[in-house]
Amino acid sequence: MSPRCKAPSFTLAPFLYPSLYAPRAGPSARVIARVSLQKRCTSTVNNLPESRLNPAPEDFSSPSFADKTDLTLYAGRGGNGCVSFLREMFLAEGPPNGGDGGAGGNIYIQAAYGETSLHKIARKQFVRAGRGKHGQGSAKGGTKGDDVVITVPVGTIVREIERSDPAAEEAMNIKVYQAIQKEKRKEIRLAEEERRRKQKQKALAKAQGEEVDEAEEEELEEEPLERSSRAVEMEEDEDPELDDPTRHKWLLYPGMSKGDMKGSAFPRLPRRTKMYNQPPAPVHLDLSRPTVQPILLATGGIGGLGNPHFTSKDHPRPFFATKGEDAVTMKIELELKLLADVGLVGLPNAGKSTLLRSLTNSRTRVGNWAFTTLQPNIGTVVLDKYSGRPAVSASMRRNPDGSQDSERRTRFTIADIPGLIEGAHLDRGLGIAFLRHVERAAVLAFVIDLGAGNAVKALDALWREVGLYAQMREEEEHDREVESKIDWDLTSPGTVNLLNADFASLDAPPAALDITGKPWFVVATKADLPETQANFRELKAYLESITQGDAPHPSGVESSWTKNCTAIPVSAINGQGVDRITHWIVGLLDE
Ligand SMILES: Nc1nc2c(ncn2[C@@H]2O[C@H](COP(=O)(O)OP(=O)(O)OP(=O)(O)O)[C@@H](O)[C@H]2O)c(=O)[nH]1
Ligand SMILES: [Mg+2]
Repeated sequence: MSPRCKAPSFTLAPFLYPSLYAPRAGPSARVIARVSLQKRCTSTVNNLPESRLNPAPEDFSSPSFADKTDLTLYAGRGGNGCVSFLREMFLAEGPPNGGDGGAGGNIYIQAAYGETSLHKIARKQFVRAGRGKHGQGSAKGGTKGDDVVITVPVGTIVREIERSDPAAEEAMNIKVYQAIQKEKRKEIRLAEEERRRKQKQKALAKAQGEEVDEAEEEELEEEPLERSSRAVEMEEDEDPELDDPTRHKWLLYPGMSKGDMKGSAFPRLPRRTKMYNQPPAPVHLDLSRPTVQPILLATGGIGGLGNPHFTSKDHPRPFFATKGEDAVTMKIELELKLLADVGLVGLPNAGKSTLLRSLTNSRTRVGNWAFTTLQPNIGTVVLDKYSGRPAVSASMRRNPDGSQDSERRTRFTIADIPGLIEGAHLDRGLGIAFLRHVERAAVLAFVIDLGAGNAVKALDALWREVGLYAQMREEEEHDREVESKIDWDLTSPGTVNLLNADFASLDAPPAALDITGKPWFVVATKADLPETQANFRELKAYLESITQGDAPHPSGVESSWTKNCTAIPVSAINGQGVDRITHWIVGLLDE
């Protein structure tokens, strides 16, 4: 043990460890440096005493966050069927007993409360379901591949970008091959009919005593069947691509060669139906509520059949089984639109994060500079802690889609996003990328710094950006809808079907994007700063005139929400006036 860890208790110690007991003039330079660094780190940027609402810039918790990611899904391949025969003493040639292959695993998605970010999924990049195990001898079936459930936060939108479905492609190839074969058979039949007709004509001519060309007659008398099979063979040799695609589905007894494969005759492939149908492309899910059951995205391949399935009079001991099906590969895009009840919108450094801290237990970062907040933060306001009377008596909980839950509202959530700057809708600053998080909030709270110039101008600037953003999003969504309605299925007869697309239903903008129709109010913060009363009075008068209809809605959009526009003065840093905000929000949410 080092002497520094435990000072010796006897009196000789100072003599034995002089350096430890030497009198010190003051703290060493290193200690001073550390103390001063600590002091610098923990001090707040203003000279008010440090508190939970006036924290040092370093005093925050930063959860990992991702709100957009691409993900590739690989559903499980089906296991192969098995070719096996019973082997027993005195039984030279036992019956077939190969087991079936197991089906591949499916991939599902579910939305659940508790998840708040896509960062875990973003790290993964791909998700792979388990493959079905192969069948085995003694009629042992392969086990099913493991399913995978992707859990995402409520408010996630799932869009399919790309899909490859080998089973569907194979089915298509088989169909094409069969159609070609049918066409060939038809040609041969027609040629045969033509030959018979000519033969008849010749016979008639002969009977009437006319002269007939002998070479032509021989040709006509050639064996028709022989000729047709030769024609098919020749064509197959010419074009190996046209080889029967169903042949690739068969699996031969171990040890048999490709030549055996060519030479053997297989029965018709049995028709198989999947237990789970692959959802039609393109998948588009809006998981704005928790899913009751996981939703299927990609189905695993069907397992192959063991050789007992093919026992027949022609094949008493079949030496073949079928392979498992390849499964779907799908690329999806996940986009998280946090579903908070209230969205805080404000210019940078307005005091949004401080307000969130004062209303909730959030520990988001606060600093006296623009763009302290770089990612959205969500805080929960607890109304009823079940410890006596609720803080606010609220009516039934209303969901963002307008439906009402039967449970009482006990909490609501607030989203704090990075500040908006002028031109944000043109992707200036940070806010635009995050406005989508408040786009679906039921109530918008505009946070305006009373100490930073004219509050009315600030409110107008904010609304202008929000209005322009809403317009841009509507156009984007409209274009997307139009694209999704076009029938891109090139396999169906005819060209791309633009005419049948249902564009009539697209004229009305989607309700969720109608930002200007949402209830809103203003939080006039930093009211503790000197000489802010006049600014507040002007703001209040402006809002009153909007409510009375004397002034237009700041976004300039007609039929916007102007029912009861109000401004609540608060000093978030001191926690003063914030209770009123809670009451006001609950009133608007229950409207
Ligand atoms: N005097 C006073 N200062 C406040 C008040 N609220 C916030 N501040 C200060 O204003 C500065 C900015 O606060 P933030 O909460 O980080 O502002 P923000 O809007 O989140 O800023 P960004 O995240 O950059 O957009 C900090 O120094 C706060 O201490 C208040 O009510 N009164
Ligand atoms: Mg902030």
